[in-house]
Amino acid sequence: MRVLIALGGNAMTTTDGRARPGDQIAAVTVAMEPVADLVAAGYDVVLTHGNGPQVGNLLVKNELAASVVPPVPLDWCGAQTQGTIGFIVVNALERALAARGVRRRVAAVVTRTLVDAGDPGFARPTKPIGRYLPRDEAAVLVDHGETWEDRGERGWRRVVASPEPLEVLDAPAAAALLAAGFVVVANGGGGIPVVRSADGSIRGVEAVIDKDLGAALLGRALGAETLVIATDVDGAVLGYGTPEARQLDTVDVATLRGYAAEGHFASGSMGPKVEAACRFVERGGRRAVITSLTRIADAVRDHAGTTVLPADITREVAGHA
Ligand SMILES: Nc1ncnc2c1ncn2[C@@H]1O[C@H](COP(=O)(O)OP(=O)(O)O)[C@@H](O)[C@H]1O
Ligand SMILES: NC(=O)OP(=O)(O)O
Repeated sequence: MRVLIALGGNAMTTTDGRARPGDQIAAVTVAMEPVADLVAAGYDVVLTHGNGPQVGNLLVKNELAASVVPPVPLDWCGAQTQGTIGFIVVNALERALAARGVRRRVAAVVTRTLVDAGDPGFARPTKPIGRYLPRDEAAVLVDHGETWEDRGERGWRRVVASPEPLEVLDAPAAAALLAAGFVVVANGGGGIPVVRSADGSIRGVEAVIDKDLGAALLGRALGAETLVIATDVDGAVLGYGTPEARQLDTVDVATLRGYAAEGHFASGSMGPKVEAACRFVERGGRRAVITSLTRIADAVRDHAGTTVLPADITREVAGHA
C-alpha cells in the first residue's frame, strides 16, 4: 500500500518556531522512527514536509545580508529549504532503516509545483512563515513594508503570498525513483512555486505554497491510497481553544467541509490541512488522516487522530476533546 506522509514544518522544530539546526535534526530523527517501522513492514512510503519556519528564517538572513551578498528571491529560499530539510530527512531515515537491518535507499527530489500567475493569492498574503514576534516588534517590520498577522498566543508572524498548487511538475521523477525501489522525499514546502510562460518555459515566482495542499496533489499524482498529515496536535478540533473543544474522530468530507464553513479551522494552520484531506479523498484517495507526529504508524496501520473518508463510507463518529 502506498502512503504519503506530510511532516509539519512547525512539528519539526520547537514551539518557539526558531528552527535551530540541532532541534530540527532531533525532531526529524524522532519522526523517522515510525516511518522506518512502516517501510520495514513493507509499506510503500513517500514523504513530504513543511518549510514555514525554515523559509522564513532564510528570508530574514537574506534580507539582513543584502548589503553584503546579493539577495535571492523567495522561491530560491524555498528551493534551499527543500535541499536542507531533504538532506536531514534522508540522513535520519537511512539511519533508522539501517538500525532495522533494512537496505533501502532514500532520495530527496527538488520539486517544482505549477501555480497560476494570476492567482489572487499573490495580492493577498496568507501563508505564515518564520519566527513569532511580539506585537511591538512585528509593528516595526510592518512599517518597513512587511505583512504580519496576529497568530494568537504565540505572537505575530510574517505572512507571504500562497497561490493554489495546480500540478506537481516533478511528480514523474518521484514516481521513477519509487519504481526503482527508493523511499522518496518530494514536494517539500508544497513545492517550489513556478509559472509557465507563453513560450512554455518555467520560471520561479515569489511565494510559499501550503505543503498540505501540495501533499494532496502529490499524493494523487503518485497514486497514494492514504495521506497522513502529521503535525503537533492529535487531530482537527471543533471549538478549538474553547471549553467546548471536541476532537473529530472519523468524519466524511461533506460534514468536514460544513465544519470548515462554520469557521472551526484556522487559516494558515488547521484550515489547509482539513482542505487538503478533503481534496485528497474527493480526488480518489481512500482516506486522509490528520494526527500528531508520534501517531504516524497508528494512523497508517489502524486508527489515529482525525480520519477523513469519502461521503458514501462514513458519518461522523463523536470524538473527544
Ligand atoms: N480547529 C483546530 N484544531 C486543531 N488545531 C488547530 C485548529 N485551529 C488551529 N489549530 C492549530 O493548528 C496548528 C497546526 O498547524 P501548523 O502550525 O500549520 O502545523 P505544521 O507546521 O505542523 O503544518 C496546531 O498547533 C493548532 O494550534
Ligand atoms: N510550506 C508550508 O506549508 O510549510 P509549513 O507546513 O511548515 O507551514
